[in-house]
Amino acid sequence: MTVVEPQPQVLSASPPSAVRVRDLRKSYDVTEKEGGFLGSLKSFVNPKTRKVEAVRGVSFDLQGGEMVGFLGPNGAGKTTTLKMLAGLLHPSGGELSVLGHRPQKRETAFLKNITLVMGQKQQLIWDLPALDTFLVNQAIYEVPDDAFKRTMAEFSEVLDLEPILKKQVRKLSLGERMKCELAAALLHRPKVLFLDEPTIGLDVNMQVRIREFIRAYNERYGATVILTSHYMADVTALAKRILVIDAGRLVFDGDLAELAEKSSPHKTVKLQLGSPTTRDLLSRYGEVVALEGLSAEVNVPRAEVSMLAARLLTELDVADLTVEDPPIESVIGQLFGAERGNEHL
Ligand SMILES: Nc1ncnc2c1ncn2[C@@H]1O[C@H](COP(=O)(O)OP(=O)(O)OP(=O)(O)O)[C@@H](O)[C@H]1O
Repeated sequence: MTVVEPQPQVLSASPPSAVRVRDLRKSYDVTEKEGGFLGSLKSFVNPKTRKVEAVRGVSFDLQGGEMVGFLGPNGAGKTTTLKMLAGLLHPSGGELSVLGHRPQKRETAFLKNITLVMGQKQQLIWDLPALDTFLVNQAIYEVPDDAFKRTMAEFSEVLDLEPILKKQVRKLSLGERMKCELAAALLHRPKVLFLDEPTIGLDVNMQVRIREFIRAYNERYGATVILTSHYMADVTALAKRILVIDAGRLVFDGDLAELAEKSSPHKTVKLQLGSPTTRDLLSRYGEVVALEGLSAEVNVPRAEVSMLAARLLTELDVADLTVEDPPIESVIGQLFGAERGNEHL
């Protein structure tokens, strides 16, 4: 008789999400006021309120260590969502879990493991050197001295903080201040970062610097990062996955490349020509978006790109040809429609 030993059961559970959002909702009650003194009096006696549904049923999961771009036009609900994730706002409905915590409870273990950076707000103490805010945060987050020193040394190296640490915050440039803001927000080494426009108003070099810092932090500490920015370069450099929110609803969750595929019907063929050609001739292949000397760019329908590229190579004097997705700005622009004023994404 053969005895079949019971096999140990292997449960292949997927790792729990660092951030879990289900049907998240937030509405604000806004008091409407008519203009003028009489209007003020009327709304004081008989206030009229209106509901603004800022977030209307958003669901997504972020795995530990993931970096995700959170995009949407003005007023789409990005900041409201991030504030709920950070526990600053109570949701009107739905479920939220960040590292297993309900953010609105603002438990110490939760607060010690997250950070919210808002490019438009500051936490540094204005009249004191940034170092003093760092020390205050060290005390608040109970960071041991040796960990504080190590983290400061590491951040100082990447962000070049040394020359500005002892300068009064009010005397720092915007870029210098942002470097210190980030350092202050991260020196307790949070595992989840909510970054709301961390590079707003900075020049291109400083944007790159801040981006490198965020990337290095993510790699070094395996932090989960959700980032909003209206500089597409931030998003393309840092995030592979994109969440797009529009009027409080999640309208896309996927790869950047997939977003381009979904929302843009064309690809851009970039040509380096061996001899000059005319716009007329090029327009037989697609929409000519640029022709300067021997360089040209033609938008062609996605489905026909291989056939048209082959034709271009045989029919014209082409020295070099590359096929690219359109820039993410134009992809997002198409997604929301030009008329929506989407310069700020
Ligand atoms: N405290 C508030 N009271 C009333 N309405 C609010 C409040 N905060 C935000 N809203 C409204 O909620 C909606 C979403 O705003 P939110 O700030 O979340 O958008 P956003 O996507 O971050 O926009 P932006 O890119 O312009 O910062 C908007 O219609 C806004 O006017």
